[in-house]
Amino acid sequence: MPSRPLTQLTLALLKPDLAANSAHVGKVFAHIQQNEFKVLAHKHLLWSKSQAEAFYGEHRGKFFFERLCGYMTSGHFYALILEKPNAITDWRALIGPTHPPRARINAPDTLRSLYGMTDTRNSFHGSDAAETAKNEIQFFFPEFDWEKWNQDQQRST
Ligand SMILES: Nc1ncnc2c1ncn2[C@@H]1O[C@H](COP(=O)(O)OP(=O)(O)OP(=O)(O)O)[C@@H](O)[C@H]1O
Repeated sequence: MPSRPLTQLTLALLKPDLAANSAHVGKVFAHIQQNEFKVLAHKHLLWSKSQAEAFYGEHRGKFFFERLCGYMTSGHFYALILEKPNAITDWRALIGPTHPPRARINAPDTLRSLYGMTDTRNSFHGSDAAETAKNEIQFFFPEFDWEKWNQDQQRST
C-alpha cells in the first residue's frame, strides 16, 4: 500500500459571529476543503459562562476576559477537528492574525481579514501547539478515539 505523509490534528472554532451567518459558514467550510484539511468531526454548540471561562482560563484577569467570555456565550458556534500534515500551523496561517483590522493590512487573504470584525469578535480559533491541540480536542470531543487515530497513522506509513 502506498504510504502517505503523517498528518496532525488541530482544534478549530468558528466563533458565534461567523456561525450566525450560514452563507459565511458554507464559504468557510469550502475554504477548509480547498486547503486540503479533512474535517474529522464537528459540533454545533452553545456555551454556558462557566464553560467559556474554563476554556479561556489562561486569559483570566486580562482586560478582555469578560468581553471574550461574553462574546463566546452570545450564540452557537462550531468546534471542528481538522486533519492534515502540519494542521496546526497551516490552520493558524489560514485564519491569520488575531486582530482583524491588522489582518486586513498584513494578511488580506486570511479568514480573519475576510470575516473577522473586531479584536474580540475575530471569528476563529486555532490551537497553537501539539499539546494544546490534544487538550482542546479532549475538551470538545472527549469521545474522540486517539488510540485508533494513532493506529491508523502508523498503518498508513
Ligand atoms: N487585545 C485584545 N482585545 C480583545 N480581545 C482579545 C485581545 N487579544 C485576544 N483577544 C481575544 O482572546 C482570544 C484568545 O487570545 P489569544 O491571544 O490566544 O489569540 P489567538 O491565539 O490568536 O486566538 P485564538 O486562541 O482564539 O486562536 C482571541 O482570539 C480574541 O478573541
